[in-house]
Amino acid sequence: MTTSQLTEQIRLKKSFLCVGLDVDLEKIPQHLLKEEDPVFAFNKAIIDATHHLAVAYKPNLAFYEAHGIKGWKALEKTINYLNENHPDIFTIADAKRGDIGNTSGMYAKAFFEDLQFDSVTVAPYMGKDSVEPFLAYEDKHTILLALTSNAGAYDFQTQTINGEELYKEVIKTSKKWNNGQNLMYVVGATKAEFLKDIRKIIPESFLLVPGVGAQGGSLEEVCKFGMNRNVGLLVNASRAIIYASEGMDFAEAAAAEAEKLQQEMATFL
Ligand SMILES: O=c1ccn([C@@H]2O[C@H](COP(=O)(O)O)[C@@H](O)[C@H]2O)c(=O)[nH]1
Repeated sequence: MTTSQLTEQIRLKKSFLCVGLDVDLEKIPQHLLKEEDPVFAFNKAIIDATHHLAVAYKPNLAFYEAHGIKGWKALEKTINYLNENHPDIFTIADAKRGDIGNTSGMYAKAFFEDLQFDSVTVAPYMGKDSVEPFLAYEDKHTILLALTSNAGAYDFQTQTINGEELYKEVIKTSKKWNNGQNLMYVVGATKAEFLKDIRKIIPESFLLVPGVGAQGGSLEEVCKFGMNRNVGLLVNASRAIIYASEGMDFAEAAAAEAEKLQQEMATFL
């Protein structure tokens, strides 16, 4: 999916909501545990209930890898279900990968060729040769961690080196890499005020913004400082949507929470 197609979907649905599929077996309704694949059963119900309100889904790999082969199977079924039934929806493998070049190449192959995700999150710490194997897939999207939503972001990312904060250096330098113009960036909703400066460096890039809902980020501030002429935002909420209810009505409750966010988003479009 191209970024223009993504913007088209955003305009059509009046939504730039990304639903995070961070499935924790201890938090899903207990009746689902009787299913052969409880994680996929949960995801399918959430997707069926929210697909008209969301333009993207983001499974976080940790929640699948934690269950070994069963987790990978649930992830594969989830991405196949999305690609077969909702090809207009943007998919993000939140894997935060990045390694020496040949290893990164294998990660890229796993997420882009085998699993057929539209995008994958990548950590910038190992530099150019660790990210370019992802960027080599020109019809896919590499989403680089820039300024994350957690408190630990202040440990390194905002530290100044050579007169510049590290996250700004990451963004500026990455733009010069092969196909760097195709990068998207992660910026936490809890750091919305930084978006003003970030937009001066990357006015056109799409940003994946996690941290509204459970982490308390403000959608209004994210829109105020981060929205560009093509919207340029995918705002993620995971727990606030998918765990809105622990009961039999979990999918309806998730849809209601997703709709609240979508309605608020519509006011900014
Ligand atoms: O800076 C970051 C980068 C990634 N995440 C991920 O997004 C979701 C947020 O989940 P919530 O339940 O909505 O808090 C989760 O998968 C994180 O690993 C992030 O939060 N911040």
